[in-house]
Amino acid sequence: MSLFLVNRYLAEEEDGSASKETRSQLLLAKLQQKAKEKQQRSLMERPSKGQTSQQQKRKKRKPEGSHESPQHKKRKTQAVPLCAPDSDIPNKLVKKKKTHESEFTVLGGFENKAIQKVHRVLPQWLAQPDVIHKDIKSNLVPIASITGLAPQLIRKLQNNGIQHFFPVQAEVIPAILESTEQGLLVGRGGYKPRDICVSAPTGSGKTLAFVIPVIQMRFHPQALMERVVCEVRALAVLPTKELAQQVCTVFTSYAEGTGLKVVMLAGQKSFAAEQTSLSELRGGRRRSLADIVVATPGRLVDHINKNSGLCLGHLRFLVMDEADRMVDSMHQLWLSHVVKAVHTPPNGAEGRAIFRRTEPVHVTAASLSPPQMPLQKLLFSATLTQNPEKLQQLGLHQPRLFSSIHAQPNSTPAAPGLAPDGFDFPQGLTEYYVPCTLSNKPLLILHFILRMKLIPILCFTNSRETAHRLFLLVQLFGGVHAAEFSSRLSPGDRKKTLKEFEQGKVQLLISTDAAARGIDINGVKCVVNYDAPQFVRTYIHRIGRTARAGKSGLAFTFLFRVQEKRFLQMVQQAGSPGIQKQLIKPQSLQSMEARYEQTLQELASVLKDEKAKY
Ligand SMILES: Nc1ncnc2c1ncn2[C@@H]1O[C@H](COP(=O)(O)OP(=O)(O)OP(=O)(O)O)[C@@H](O)[C@H]1O
Repeated sequence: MSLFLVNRYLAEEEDGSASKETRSQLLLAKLQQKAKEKQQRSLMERPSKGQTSQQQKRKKRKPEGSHESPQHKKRKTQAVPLCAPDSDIPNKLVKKKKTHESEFTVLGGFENKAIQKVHRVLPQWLAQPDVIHKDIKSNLVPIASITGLAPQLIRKLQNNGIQHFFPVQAEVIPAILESTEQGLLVGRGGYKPRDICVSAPTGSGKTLAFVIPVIQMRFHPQALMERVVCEVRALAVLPTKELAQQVCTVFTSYAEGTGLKVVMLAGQKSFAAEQTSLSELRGGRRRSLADIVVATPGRLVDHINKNSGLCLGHLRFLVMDEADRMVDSMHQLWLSHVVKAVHTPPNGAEGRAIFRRTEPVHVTAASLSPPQMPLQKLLFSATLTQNPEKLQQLGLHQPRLFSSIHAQPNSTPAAPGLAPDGFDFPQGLTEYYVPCTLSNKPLLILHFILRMKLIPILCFTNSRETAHRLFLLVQLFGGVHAAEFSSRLSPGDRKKTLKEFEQGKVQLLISTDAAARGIDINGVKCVVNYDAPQFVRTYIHRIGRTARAGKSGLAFTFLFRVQEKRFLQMVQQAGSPGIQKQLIKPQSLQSMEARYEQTLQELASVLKDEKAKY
């Protein structure tokens, strides 16, 4: 299609007899005539008195340098439809320019238009969750009132000092139990059970919300009959070794005496040792030695890829704790490895299984025949993403959300990178920020311990170097039992340090974000953000190490003046009930200053020695 049509000037056919000279004179005369007409026309087009002041203003407003020829102006006003009525091209986009000399079409109609604001519309399941009560203490539910729990399990809970379920447990445990009502190998009515997502504050008891239903499967009538064969029925995936260890301990404690075997694949033991604990060869066939596997994603994929004897063909529950973090690590593709392993028929069962597994597709009558062996995903987090695109990567099946935050269906995000409607903060938490300078920061933490006696303190820094230097400085200053916790330490040392902190042998634990998520340390009264966290999720997880299980706790964040505005805004948008300013007067720190100066010099020489060593 030609967009521009330029009709060139063509002189009328001349008599072939006319001389060359006469022809050019005639041509010149015609051109002069046309120029004269044009001049007259442009004089007539000058603004007359009758023109409105609005029209004149509009002309004046044109940016400098945008002078247009009279023809150009005219071109803009003479818009006539050029398209055929049934054409796909909007008429307003094509304008026709008519002058005496030429006739061509120009494109137009590209004026700036205000971009329409697009309102975020959440899918129904995210917008309307099953609501979990925020207040733990006033919403405790007696354990006996949850139907379907085996008496042995109730006794075990009581032995562990648990008489009541927390709100998240009271909501989620019955929902998971309900999905196993028809047996472990088929869902209700033959359908695959719905996947479950849980978003509840830090320390609200999410771990037991998945541990109890998984252990309960041992007491399911069908499971009791089938238990002769040990198979991996539940897999819990956690982002770090420490978290895997913590969850493994809870599983082991509740599995004790039930016959269920819990195996951890997190690199705490050698690969070969983990392999031995997974399966054994008996009668020429490989048999599983694990019912429940707790793993970190990397180690899990290693076992799947190296075919180490981990068979996931009978997996019934896939638990993702700290699910938002697990979604972020999706680039590791661990989930696709798991899903593939889950859909690989168990050894020797090809073709003869009554129940089978097919990759998730649209549910049709044909896809459900023969009956599916269901895999149910259970997601838990204190900061579960509401980003449907991210959640989609998890391939959830008709998910059901339990949340203490009720999002509005068409709510708009608070700020880029923040959760749309904020997060829920533990009820017993009191937040403070402490204005500080670079030089008085270490003095402030010493003041908190030595003067304010706020022990034990879990203190977070943004890097392991800062954690190490602060640890050395506090140690050299004296009077405080301090320890550091970061990737500088071996897994064994990290475990030992956490234990000593829990036992009260360490008063100040200086940590990187390695201890920010999920770690459940009993009795942490106070969290200090020595370095302000950059992201709101990090803040929520850090401060969530205190005020757990309905208890109270304090969180302090040291802020430079330049950080205050952004940080306070971030915390407010995240849904904080309020953060108060805590001023520490310079006089309060004065008495420590002389010793502090001396310590700084000692620190310099210690760091120099360390540098020389490595
Ligand atoms: N029903 C209960 N009664 C008494 N204590 C409980 C109960 N449920 C859990 N707890 C205790 O509450 C503490 C926090 O539980 P848990 O670690 O499961 O929290 P969480 O929600 O997973 O926290 P985070 O989001 O930080 O991982 C634990 O010490 C746990 O033993």
